[in-house]
Parts: sequence; structure tokens; C-alpha cells
Amino acid sequence: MPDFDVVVIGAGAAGLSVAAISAGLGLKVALIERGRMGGDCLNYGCVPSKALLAAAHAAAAARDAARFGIRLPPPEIDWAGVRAHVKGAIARIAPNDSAARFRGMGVEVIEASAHFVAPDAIEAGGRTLTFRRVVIAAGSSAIIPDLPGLDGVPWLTNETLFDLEEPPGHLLILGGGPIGLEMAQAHARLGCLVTVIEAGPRIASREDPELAEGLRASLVRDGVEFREGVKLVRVEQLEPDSLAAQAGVVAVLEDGSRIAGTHLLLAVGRAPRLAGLDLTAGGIESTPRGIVTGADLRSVSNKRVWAVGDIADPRGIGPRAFTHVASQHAGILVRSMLFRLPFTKVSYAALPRVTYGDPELAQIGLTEAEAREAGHTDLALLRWPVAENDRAVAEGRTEGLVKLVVGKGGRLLGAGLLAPHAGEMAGMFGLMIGRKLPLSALAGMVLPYPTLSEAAKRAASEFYTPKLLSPFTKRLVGLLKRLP
Ligand SMILES: Cc1cc2nc3c(=O)[nH]c(=O)nc-3n(C[C@H](O)[C@H](O)[C@H](O)COP(=O)(O)OP(=O)(O)OC[C@H]3O[C@@H](n4cnc5c(N)ncnc54)[C@H](O)[C@@H]3O)c2cc1C
Ligand SMILES: NC(=O)c1ccc[n+]([C@@H]2O[C@H](COP(=O)([O-])OP(=O)(O)OC[C@H]3O[C@@H](n4cnc5c(N)ncnc54)[C@H](O)[C@@H]3O)[C@@H](O)[C@H]2O)c1
Repeated sequence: MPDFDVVVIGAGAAGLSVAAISAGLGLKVALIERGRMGGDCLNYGCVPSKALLAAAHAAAAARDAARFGIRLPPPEIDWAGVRAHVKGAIARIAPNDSAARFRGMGVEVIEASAHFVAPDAIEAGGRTLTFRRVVIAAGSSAIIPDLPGLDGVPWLTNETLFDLEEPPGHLLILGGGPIGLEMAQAHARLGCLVTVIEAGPRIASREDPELAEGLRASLVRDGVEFREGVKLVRVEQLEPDSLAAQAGVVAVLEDGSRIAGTHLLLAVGRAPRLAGLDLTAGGIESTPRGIVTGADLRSVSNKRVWAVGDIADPRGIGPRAFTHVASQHAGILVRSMLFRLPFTKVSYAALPRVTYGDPELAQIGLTEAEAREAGHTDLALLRWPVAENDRAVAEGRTEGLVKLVVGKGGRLLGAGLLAPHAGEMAGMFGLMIGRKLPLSALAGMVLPYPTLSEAAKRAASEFYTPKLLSPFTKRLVGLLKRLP
């Protein structure tokens, strides 16, 4: 008899969900974690980044208050207070993810590093554990680029950024993806100088350019400097001198320009935490993107193995690094691994993603470019500017756009939103796309007035306006008016 029904490696968003459900269904479960319970999202990712952004937005709101006729002195940033807020948010959520809570559910929590010793056995904390099923949920970590000079300078990743005891004087951020952009706005609004260096032609390269441009403009207003389409060729140590109180880093760009900063944050993407798992001993196929699975998240080479969260690389689909994907994966495992339901497949057709800037940039389903790449022709693009929304006008926050990508037969393929709290509208679009609801469902919805969601409804209504005002409809109404 194997020691466990299910062994889970990694107690992040993905592993915790799988362990909780498996134990809840009466299985004998071990959960192995070598670092902090809760993984990246709680300790080094979503929670601290959103908590830092909340503090930054509070400072920005205070600076902006004069617009509403409220005069306030310029806000003072108490960095220790900001840190206390960030740590407090983590501490408040931590009990949900704690070893004590999971032990209370009957899960055996092993605080150690796990690695495979055979296709049906792993070693952790000096013990060899056998299992019927193992779920690899070891997540991903920041890519450390092979950059000349990096060995000789201090640098930060998401694992160290939130521990700074003093605010960075000038934060250099390598990478203009969601981590780079969120942290750029947070630090700029908290009074730091910020420069983002993006090697690609533009920041937020996955996002619709019409929306990304609006986010960029907002960050520029906050004082963030951008260097796009230029590579960093090396970094050098900046010694403290009479002018620069803090030692730091000089970024040397391929065009010869040199940017001196106090801190360097690496945000150039994520790599799966494969090293140390001894996947070969487990007979588990992997790529540099993660553990190769089918659409059911089961390893293609070892049938006892499943992979979830950032580390899963479903064949032909690829990894997605989001906490809500980790939860989605856990749900798929319940069906595929525990209930053995056939045809259980991961699908990202209605997947939302949000960059939590101010305004937020949310994308649900396909962008226009992704829809064209996927072979959709005859696209209808429906736009509604946030400036035309009464709530936005009343609140003095009119930047942004709703852009809907509609395929044949009026099927909604994607929705891009740049608006304050745009992420809160993502659920509505996820439901529409996921359940294949017709656009008329959104266009005909009665929404409370005044809300920002009305901008989404107005964009959907644009699909029907030309039909409604067509000569045929006008003729029809002309005939109908004669009826008694
Ligand atoms: C700065 C930042 C902000 C983010 N913001 C958001 C956001 O707002 N919204 C969102 O949806 N996503 C966000 N993400 C992404 C999100 O954090 C990840 O997608 C999510 O944490 C992945 O969960 P996971 O369980 O797959 O991995 P992880 O959370 O990384 O958990 C894996 C765990 O496995 C452990 N582990 C690894 N190897 C072993 C081993 N051999 N033995 C034992 N334990 C091991 C690790 O210590 C870790 O705790 C953000 C990420 C970052 C970095
Ligand atoms: N709000 C959220 O949901 C959220 C927030 C943060 C992170 N995440 C997740 O974490 C993932 C990783 O985020 P990320 O921002 O680190 O990665 P990313 O891959 O999304 O973006 C990295 C950026 O760095 C650029 N880059 C790569 N190498 C470079 C180099 N040498 N010099 C300069 N630029 C370079 C890339 O062109 C890209 O624009 C995201 O894709 C997302 O899945 C989600």
C-alpha cells in the first residue's frame, strides 16, 4: 500500500487548493512545502503588490484632492507605515494558508524540500514517501537574466522587493510586463524615481495597444520614465559619492546611455521551479516552460503525476501564471484526477487577466491581435470611451476605453477594459464568453445607473445600433405607426 493517496509538492495557491479538496473528500494527503505556506501569491506576489499599490493610490488621491475642491498638504510617505500595511495584509490572510489549518483538515504537512527518487516515490525531510498520485505545484520564480555585471551589483526580485527597509531613491525596473508596471506605479506614487527599461518595442506587449497606451500615459503622469525598444547591455556598481548618498547600480543601454539608480528590480518573466525536483528519477517529462501535461493536467510520461499552477505546461496551450489559473487547475484536478471524469480539459478561452494600475487594464478572452492570430476573420470591433460614462465624469476619472472583439454571428471573443476598477467588470465578461452568451444578453441587461459597467453595455449595444437604425427598420417602424 502506498503511504499516501495524494502527495502535493508546494503549498502555494495551486497546491493548497488541491490538498484541501483531496483531504475534504477523505483521501490521505501529504503537503510538502520548503518555504512559506501560501507561496508566491500571499508572500511575494499578489498580496504584497496589491497592498503596496493601495498605499500608493492613497498618496495619489491625496495629491489629486485639489481637483475636487479639497485642499490638502502634500502627503508625507511614512515608509515604515506603508510596510506595516503590506505586512499586515499578509498576516491577515496567512492563517487561511497556514500549516495549522491544513493539519486541522487532516493533511500531513511536511516542511521540507521534496524530490523524486522513483516514479512512485519522493523524498522529503529525510523520509521516503510513496503515493498513488503526486501533484506538482512548485510554482515559478523570477528569471534572472544572463546580464554582464549582474554578479557584481545588488538586485531585487519580487522575493526581496517588499522587504526594503528604506524606499528606493531611484528604482530601475528591468521589464515592462505586469510586475514591472504595477511596481513602477506603486513606487512612483510613493515618491520614488522610477525608470522602466523594456527590451521589446513597447511595454505591456501582450495587451491591446489602444489600452496599453492609456496605461502608459497614466504612468508617465505619475513620473515613471520609460526606455522601450532598447536592450540593457550591462550593469555596473555605482559607488556612493557626495552627490549620491546611496550606492547603487548603473544600467548601460545598447545606445550607450547610462542610467544611474539606487536599486534594480528584475521583472523579465518567470521560470518554473524544476531544479531540485529530480524529474528524471520520477520519469517526468518537462520543458523550460514547465511540466508537460495533457489538457487534463496529467503528466504525459508518468500517469501517477499531475501538475498545476505556474509549473504546468499543458501541451499546445502553455503555462499561465495567475492565481485564478491555479484555482481553475485545482477544479480540473478534482474532475480529472479524483473523479476520473473523461474529457476534462483546461481552456483559457474566457481567462481574465488584470494589470492593477490606476486605471486597471483588464483583458478577458482574446485581444484583437490574438483573435486574428487564431484565424478569426470578419471581426467586429466595438468601442466605448470611458469619457462617455456618467459615473466616470461624476468622479472625474474619464481616461479609458472598453473594446470588444466580436466574431462571426455576434459571438464575443474578447473584452479589453481600461478603466478605474476594470477588474471588477471581468467576471461579467468571463461569464459571457465562457457560457457563449449572445451579445444581446449584455446589451439588454439592466444595470444600475450610474456605474462604469454601463460603458461595457454601451459598447455591446454598438453591435446592434447600425441594424436598429437601418433603412429597413425605419421603413418597418413607418409602416407600424399606421396601426391603430
Ligand atoms: C509580484 C507578483 C504579483 C502577482 N500578482 C498577481 C495578481 O495580482 N493576480 C494573479 O492572479 N496572479 C498574480 N501573480 C501570479 C501568482 O502569484 C502566481 O500565478 C501564483 O502564486 C502561482 O501559484 P502556484 O501555487 O503555482 O505557485 P507558488 O505560489 O509559487 O507556490 C509554489 C510553492 O512550492 C514550493 N516549492 C517549490 N519547489 C518545492 C520543492 N521541491 N519542495 C517543496 N516545496 C517546493 C515553493 O516554496 C512555493 O511556496 C503575481 C506574481 C508576482 C510575482
Ligand atoms: N496582476 C497580475 O495578474 C499579475 C501581476 C504580476 C505578475 N503576474 C504574472 O506573473 C507573470 C510574470 O510577470 P513579469 O512582468 O515578470 O513577466 P512578463 O513575461 O509578463 O513580462 C516581462 C517583460 O520583460 C521584457 N523583457 C524580457 N527580457 C528583458 C530584458 N533582458 N531587458 C528588458 N526587458 C526584458 C519582456 O519583453 C516583457 O515585456 C505575468 O506574466 C503574470 O502571469 C500577474
